[in-house]
Amino acid sequence: MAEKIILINDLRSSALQVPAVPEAPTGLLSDALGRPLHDLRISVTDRCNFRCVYCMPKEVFDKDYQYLPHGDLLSFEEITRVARLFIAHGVEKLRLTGGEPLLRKNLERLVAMLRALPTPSGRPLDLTLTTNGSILARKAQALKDAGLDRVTVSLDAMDDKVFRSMNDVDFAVADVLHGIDAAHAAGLGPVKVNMVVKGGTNDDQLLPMARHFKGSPTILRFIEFMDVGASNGWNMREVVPSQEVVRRISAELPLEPVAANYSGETASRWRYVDGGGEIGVISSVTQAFCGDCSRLRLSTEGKLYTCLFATRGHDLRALLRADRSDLELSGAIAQLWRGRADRYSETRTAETGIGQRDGARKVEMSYIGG
Ligand SMILES: Nc1nc2c(ncn2[C@@H]2O[C@H](COP(=O)(O)OP(=O)(O)OP(=O)(O)O)[C@@H](O)[C@H]2O)c(=O)[nH]1
Ligand SMILES: C[S@@+](CC[C@H](N)C(=O)[O-])C[C@H]1O[C@@H](n2cnc3c(N)ncnc32)[C@H](O)[C@@H]1O
Ligand code: SF4
Ligand code: SF4
Repeated sequence: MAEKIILINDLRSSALQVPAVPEAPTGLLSDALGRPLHDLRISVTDRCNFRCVYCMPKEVFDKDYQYLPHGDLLSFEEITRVARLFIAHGVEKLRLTGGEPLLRKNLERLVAMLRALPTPSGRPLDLTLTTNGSILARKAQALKDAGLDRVTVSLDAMDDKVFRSMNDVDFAVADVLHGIDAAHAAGLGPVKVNMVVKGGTNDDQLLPMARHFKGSPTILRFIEFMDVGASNGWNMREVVPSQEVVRRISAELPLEPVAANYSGETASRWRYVDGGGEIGVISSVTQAFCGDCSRLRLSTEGKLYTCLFATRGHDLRALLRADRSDLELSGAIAQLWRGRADRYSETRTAETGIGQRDGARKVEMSYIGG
């Protein structure tokens, strides 16, 4: 048991260094590969009420699994302070994630605090959230009222039996669909739906999912099963390449490519030739998109991760709780981003994809935030 906790929790974080000369943010930061910082993904909890087989398999995340104690979590005030600094550094998109973010009590209070932040660039802040949809129907209106712009909902099948076996807690498709409808009704649309495609498990659901959402305001996106973390038993044989996904859907519902909405978008866009709307494919395994990656992740306990496949975080909470000034924190963030050279998906091989990287365990997605 002790070994399990040590393996899963990230014990290899480094202190975030404060530069000797503090510097004010200019809104223009580039990493070592020339990529700007645009998108901060904030994990608000490492807990989840699902046990998706590709993310939190039951055998690992069982009743003995120890989640972070409450005092380790960043408070809403701490998250808001950090978000303000990131916005000053040029971040224009905040995504709340987890674990299941809607399990964090009073999340709408955090949404309202983030919404109230000033945006020195004058450009509006895109404030969004990724959820499994299980309690979205109850929360959608309060989230909208607090200032959330939109939501992304995960759903892996239309067939109830397949979906229940993928979330592994017997949760029904109809309840997620109800959450999606509630989000649209509250004005949190257009909702995006994420489907992780696992070959041999739910790839028979590609067309049922496409047929269901075609012609609706919902944008369906197919994600290649990724080797994130070290507990989901990933192997290349279960990855269905996006090209194959597009081929299978297009054979019945013809598709054509569409230009990206913005540089660094994770999804490649396709639209139905007959005007039935669009879909997206997220091809982290077969067509890596590190070249434009402008995403930084803040874990539930306040560590910064420069890549989804990182093995080590950088401890920002220690600085927050040591009463460092905003200028000092800003300098530390700038220094971290400038030194960033991550491009894991571009360098992945079938071997590096399994569990470890450079001899260390990759951090779990439920902990770092998806
Ligand atoms: N490899 C890799 N995968 C990512 C990265 N960011 C997101 N993903 C994957 O893409 C999925 C979709 O991410 P979302 O947060 O829904 O998408 P997004 O592209 O930020 O969404 P929009 O803002 O709506 O365009 C995630 O759940 C991950 O599986 C990344 O930086 N690297
Ligand atoms: C980690 S979850 C967190 C938010 C929320 N619990 C949810 O499921 O939407 C974020 C996203 O990561 C995706 N994800 C998790 N594990 C994955 C994997 N191994 N490969 C690809 N996507 C994955 C999920 O499908 C989900 O869309
Ligand atoms: S993908 Fe989301 S819903 Fe599924 S186990 Fe991971 S955190 Fe929970
Ligand atoms: S693998 Fe790392 S660097 Fe590449 S897109 Fe994903 S998070 Fe960005």
